[in-house]
Amino acid sequence: MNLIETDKLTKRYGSKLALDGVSLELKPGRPVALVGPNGAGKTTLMSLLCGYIRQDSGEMRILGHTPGHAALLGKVSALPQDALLDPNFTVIEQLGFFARLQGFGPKDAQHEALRVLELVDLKDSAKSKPGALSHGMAKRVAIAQSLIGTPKLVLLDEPTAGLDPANARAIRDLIASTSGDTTFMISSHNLEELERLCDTVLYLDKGKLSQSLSLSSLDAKRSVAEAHLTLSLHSEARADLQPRLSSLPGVTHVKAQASGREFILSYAPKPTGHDTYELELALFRLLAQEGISYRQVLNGKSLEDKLFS
Ligand SMILES: Nc1ncnc2c1ncn2[C@@H]1O[C@H](COP(=O)(O)OP(=O)(O)OP(=O)(O)O)[C@@H](O)[C@H]1O
Repeated sequence: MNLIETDKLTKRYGSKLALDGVSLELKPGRPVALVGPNGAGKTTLMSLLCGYIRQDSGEMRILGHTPGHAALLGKVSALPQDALLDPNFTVIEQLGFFARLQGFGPKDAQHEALRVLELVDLKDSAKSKPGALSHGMAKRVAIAQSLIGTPKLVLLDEPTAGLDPANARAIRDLIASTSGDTTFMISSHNLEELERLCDTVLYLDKGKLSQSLSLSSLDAKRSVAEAHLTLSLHSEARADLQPRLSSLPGVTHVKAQASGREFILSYAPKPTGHDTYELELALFRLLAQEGISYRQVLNGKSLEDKLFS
């Protein structure tokens, strides 16, 4: 059964068309990325899926039910962009309360609250009030809340926005390890993060779903004819780097972008051309010889390039 199905989903706020005939079908599985510029309709789509607001026209189903239906109680949850904890109650009291709302008995609610706190590595903060938590810890508590009852679908709006790298990584690891029974839909402007977590990307622009692509199938299709390495540098490269990259074994084309801080190397993969290992070796040798410090070398193209090139 499809996890999510929408058909010509449309939502207006007054004269503003926020979602314009969005049709999609998603199976349960690996996390799904929801991307698009500011105002594209991402939050609106998530709010509709949660049943917080109603569409003006079109259809949608989650696990075969209309969002908000009693059968979905505990099966769908969300972390809104601006999720807030109540400053007057301890973390465990709040999570226990939400577990009770989902139908857990008093004792089981405590156990469930502790279970999800352990998932986000915050069991020691169970008795703290939100005022004693850092921004990153508060976000992790909010994510713990969204995991109460092991829902089938969790919608995360900007889960790592404003977090330091360690907290952002803890959240990414949590999403990766919890994926399976739970499918995450993640809205974020951090394409690098989405690239690491998600196979499927939904791209919204001006309320329209203009792309819905599976990164792995796209990569598989492209790799038959052409493969890519993406080199990201810490700072702008010298002018002679691009021609030197072009002369590496098997390279057919080099595109410079991000003001000379990123290069996409295209090459013909085996059996007709060279293998990645050979090219990577030559690339690392060149970088070492020239004393160039690099941020990362990515096998393939970045998500940003797949979406916008
Ligand atoms: N309650 C509202 N009343 C009026 N207009 C709204 C309301 N909520 C959203 N909009 C408008 O609908 C459009 C889609 O907004 P939405 O918040 O869904 O976009 P988004 O993709 O989540 O944006 P962002 O990346 O900035 O969070 C925008 O033009 C926004 O101004």
